Amino acid sequence: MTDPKTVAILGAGAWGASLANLAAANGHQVRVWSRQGSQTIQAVLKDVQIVLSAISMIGVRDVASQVQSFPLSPETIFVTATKGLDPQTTCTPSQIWQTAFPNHAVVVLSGPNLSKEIQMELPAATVVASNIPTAAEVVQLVFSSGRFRVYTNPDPLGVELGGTLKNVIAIAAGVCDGLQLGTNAKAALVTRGLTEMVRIGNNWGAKTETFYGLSGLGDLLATCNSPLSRNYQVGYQLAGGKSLTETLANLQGTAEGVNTCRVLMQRAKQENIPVPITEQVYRLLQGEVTPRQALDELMLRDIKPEYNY
Ligand SMILES: NC(=O)C1=CN([C@@H]2O[C@H](COP(=O)(O)OP(=O)(O)OC[C@H]3O[C@@H](n4cnc5c(N)ncnc54)[C@H](O)[C@@H]3O)[C@@H](O)[C@H]2O)C=CC1
Ligand SMILES: O=C(CO)COP(=O)(O)O
Repeated sequence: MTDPKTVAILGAGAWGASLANLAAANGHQVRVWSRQGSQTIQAVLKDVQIVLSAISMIGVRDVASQVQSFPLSPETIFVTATKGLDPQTTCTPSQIWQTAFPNHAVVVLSGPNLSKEIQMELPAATVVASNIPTAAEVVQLVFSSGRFRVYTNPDPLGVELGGTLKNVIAIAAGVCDGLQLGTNAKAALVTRGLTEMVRIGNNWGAKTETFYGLSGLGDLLATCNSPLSRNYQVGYQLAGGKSLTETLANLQGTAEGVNTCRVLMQRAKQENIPVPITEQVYRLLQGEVTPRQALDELMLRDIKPEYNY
C-alpha cells in the first residue's frame, strides 16, 4: 500500500471505469472525466498527482492538448492505458503525452486485461513501464492488489507496442476461429503473429524480450482467445460474412486494431518491414479479399526458414 493519491482518470469507457475502480478500491481519491460527463476537465485535474488516460486513440491528441491548458504540479505523473497509434504521425499514445508534457514522467500501463473480467474482480496481471523507474513504482503501488498484480518494466515503447500490435493479430485470430480452422492453425497464427510483432517492435526500437512478457505474448494470448475482445469479435464477424461497417456499428466499445492495422501498413511500407499477417488483415478490412482468400494468400507464400539467424 502507498499514501493515498489523487488520481484523475480521463475516459470513462470500459477500461477507464475498471482502472478507476481498482485505484478507488486501494483507497485513492479518484476523479473520472469523460466528454459526456458533468464534471469539467479542469475540476478533475485540480491538484492531482496522477493523470491516467484511457481515451480511445482517436481522442488522445485532442485531450492531451486540452490538459495542457491547466496548471499541474511538475511532480504529476501521466499514465497512458490506450492501445493504438496516431493515424497522422504513427506516434504511440505515450509519445503524444510526452511531447505535450516534456518535463513530466510518463508511464505506460498495458497487459492482458480484458476489462469485463477485471470488473468481475477476476485475478489479472499487468505491466507499468517508464523511462523513470520511480514513476513506474508509484503507479505500481497505486493499482496493485490481491486481484491485480502489477509488474514494472524499463521498456515503455515495447510494453506499449505489445498491447497495440496484438490487436491486429486478434482480428486475424477472430477470423481463424470464425472460419473454424482448428487449433493447429490458431497456434501457427498466434506464434507467427508474435514474430511479426517482434519484427515491427525491433524496427521501432523496442526490446525483443518485452514482447515475450505479459504486455506482448500475455496480451496476445488473452485477446486472441477471448470473445470478450472487441478486436477478436471484429475478425469473427467478418469471417461470418458481415461487412466491416455492419460489424463496427454493432460493436460495444472501441476496436483499436482496425485503425492500428492501417497505420502499421503505412509504416511497414515506409520502413520495408515484412508484415504478411497485418497485410492480409488490412486487405480484408479494406474489402479487397475475402477471409478465405486472405488465408490462401498467407498459406501459399514462398516457403522460407522459420528464423533468419
Ligand atoms: N476494454 C478493455 O478491455 C481494454 C481497453 N484498453 C484500451 O483502452 C482504450 C479505451 O478502451 P475502452 O475503454 O474499452 O473504450 P470505450 O469505447 O469503452 O471508451 C473510450 C473512452 O474514450 C472516450 N473518447 C473517445 N473518443 C474521444 C474523443 N475524441 N475525445 C475525448 N474522449 C474520447 C470515450 O468518451 C470513452 O470515455 C483503448 O485504446 C483500448 O484499446 C486497454 C486495455 C483493456
Ligand atoms: O486490450 C485488451 C485486453 O488486454 C482489450 O482487447 P479489445 O480491445 O480487443 O477488447
